[in-house]
Amino acid sequence: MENKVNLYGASGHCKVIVDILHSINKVVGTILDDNPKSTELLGYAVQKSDGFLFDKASQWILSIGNNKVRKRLADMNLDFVNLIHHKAIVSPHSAMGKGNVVMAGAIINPGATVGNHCIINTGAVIEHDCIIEDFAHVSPSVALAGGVRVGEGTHVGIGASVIQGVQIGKWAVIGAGAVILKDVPDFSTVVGNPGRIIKYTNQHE
Ligand SMILES: CC(=O)SCCNC(=O)CCNC(=O)[C@H](O)C(C)(C)COP(=O)(O)OP(=O)(O)OC[C@H]1O[C@@H](n2cnc3c(N)ncnc32)[C@H](O)[C@@H]1OP(=O)(O)O
Repeated sequence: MENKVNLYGASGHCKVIVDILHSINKVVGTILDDNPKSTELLGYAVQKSDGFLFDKASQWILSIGNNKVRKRLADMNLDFVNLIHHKAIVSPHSAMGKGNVVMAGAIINPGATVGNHCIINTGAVIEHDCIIEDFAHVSPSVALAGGVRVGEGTHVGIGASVIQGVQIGKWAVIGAGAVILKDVPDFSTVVGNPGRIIKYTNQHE
């Protein structure tokens, strides 16, 4: 099996993914970026994506924190892989699509389903029977109780807690440290304890 993984996106998020690759004895392949801020990242060369010939036979991950950008690039039809840190715990009774990253200390419990191109960040807890839809980002130290749904493209902010069974819509934002006790509509931003809607984003942006 191919041991090298190429990374698209040379951000801080990419640095954490490089650490995942090291933890599972995989090789860091090409690191690409549309607008590189530096020619290197953690000692690896960064190349400009413009004019790059994509090798469809090799493995890729979208190492980009922005959920909308990952969605756009996912159409490239590359061989996207899941990367799970050696110190994450992923139940054998959970399911996962492709292109996901699971950072150190994250826990995904039985019956949970993670879609495609999601970020399960450092120390996040995805309890039993949760559903995380495509392009969602569950930030560090988030706690999702049993049976929570996180809709497509939604960002759950750092340290937020969500009680069991709550349904969070698509392309929503949950503020850092929020405590979510009831369902959250699509495209809304919710902050505080208890969580309250402060705005809606334009779904056509
Ligand atoms: C590894 C990593 O780094 S992963 C990335 C982790 N990052 C995060 O989790 C970031 C999460 N983002 C947030 O919490 C942001 O504050 C957001 C998205 C909720 C809101 O950001 P903005 O849309 O820029 O809103 P803005 O900063 O203008 O705040 C609007 C109001 O909400 C309040 N507010 C914003 N965020 C929060 C919050 N997390 N909790 C409570 N109140 C908040 C503000 O104080 C402000 O109140 P006011 O109108 O009374 O002054």
